[in-house]
Amino acid sequence: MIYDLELYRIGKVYDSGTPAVIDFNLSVSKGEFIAFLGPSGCGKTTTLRMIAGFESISSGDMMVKGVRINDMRPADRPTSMIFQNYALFPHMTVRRNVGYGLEVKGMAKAERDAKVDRMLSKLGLDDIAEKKTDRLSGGQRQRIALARGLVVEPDILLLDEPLGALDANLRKAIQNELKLLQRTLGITFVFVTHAQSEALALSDRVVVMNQGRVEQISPPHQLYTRPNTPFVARFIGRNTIFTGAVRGIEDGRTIVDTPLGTLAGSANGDMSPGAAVNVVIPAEAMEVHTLSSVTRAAISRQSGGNVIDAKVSRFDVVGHISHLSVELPDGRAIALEAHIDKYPPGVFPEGSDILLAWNPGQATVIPAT
Ligand SMILES: Nc1ncnc2c1ncn2[C@@H]1O[C@H](COP(=O)(O)OP(=O)(O)OP(=O)(O)O)[C@@H](O)[C@H]1O
Repeated sequence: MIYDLELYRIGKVYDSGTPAVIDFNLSVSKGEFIAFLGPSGCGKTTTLRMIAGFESISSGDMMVKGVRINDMRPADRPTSMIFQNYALFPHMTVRRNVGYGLEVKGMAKAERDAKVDRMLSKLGLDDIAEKKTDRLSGGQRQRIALARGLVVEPDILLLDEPLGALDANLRKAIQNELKLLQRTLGITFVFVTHAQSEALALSDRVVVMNQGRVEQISPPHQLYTRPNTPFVARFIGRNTIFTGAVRGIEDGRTIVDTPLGTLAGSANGDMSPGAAVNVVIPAEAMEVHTLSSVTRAAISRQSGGNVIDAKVSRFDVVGHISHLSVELPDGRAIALEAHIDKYPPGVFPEGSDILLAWNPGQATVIPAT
């Protein structure tokens, strides 16, 4: 199978000696929407710039449609990049900005105009085609940058935090537009962001990075439900993590001894007895029981032994949502929320003792390091 984009053991060491990207492997199919997600400084932009050709590659191989591009000039690569600040030319009209890439390539005016017109109309920019870009709003400038990136008909569009400069409402609207556009055009998008919600909402797969390394590459839902590493478990969603040691496997579940009791979950990877592990439980998987409602033994049977004592430290209702702050026996606090029908006011008074339980299929056991 020929991928649109392949990164084989890509590494980047800057002149300062900083290893910014380490052993990055990724294969992207045509039409996929990939997001690079991670905290500031983890190497997202460096990787994107290496794909675009604006940054040299220190080690590894990079291929587009099976052709090695390591040493290819940016202009010769079948990629287009959209920068966070859009990098538009303020003194040029919208039309000229959009057509700039084609002009540089030396395309004849008639052909160029036809392509630019089509792109202006596709992105709803016809009405402002003759305006200078410095007079326009953030959303309009974003769309012009997008038009300029797409008009050259790249195989891969690279986007560096393209929505970062927009306010929250506009950001949401343009997110939807971007997703629709990507689906319609069928172009591969590689998108850099440090906004978790954006990566999870837009992409087919998310590459989570940490300190230059890839932690996990998965579809968004799987990052929530099956984190591979402690970093991902802490970074994505709202998980509670219990550390412990593997006791063994029973009925296909991995049994883990922890300071708060013996817990069961689905293993992610091979788990030998005694191995140091984390049991990761998403907040959505937690069920809250009053002590009086059912006996502990019954709850424990239902939840494969996954039950721990806890105390309600706060209960608030905002709109239709109940927010429950719970204190664990080890002193940690966890926040849970659900519709008021599920946690009705008065059932979990502050200071009351409760039981937390969860289905072992929803807990993931991962190596502790
Ligand atoms: N031109 C450079 N010279 C030396 N070091 C650099 C250079 N550019 C980036 N770095 C370093 O490389 C590492 C990765 O930086 P990079 O900009 O790729 O991260 P990022 O994940 O995109 O961060 P952000 O979200 O803040 O843009 C950081 O430690 C950064 O300080």
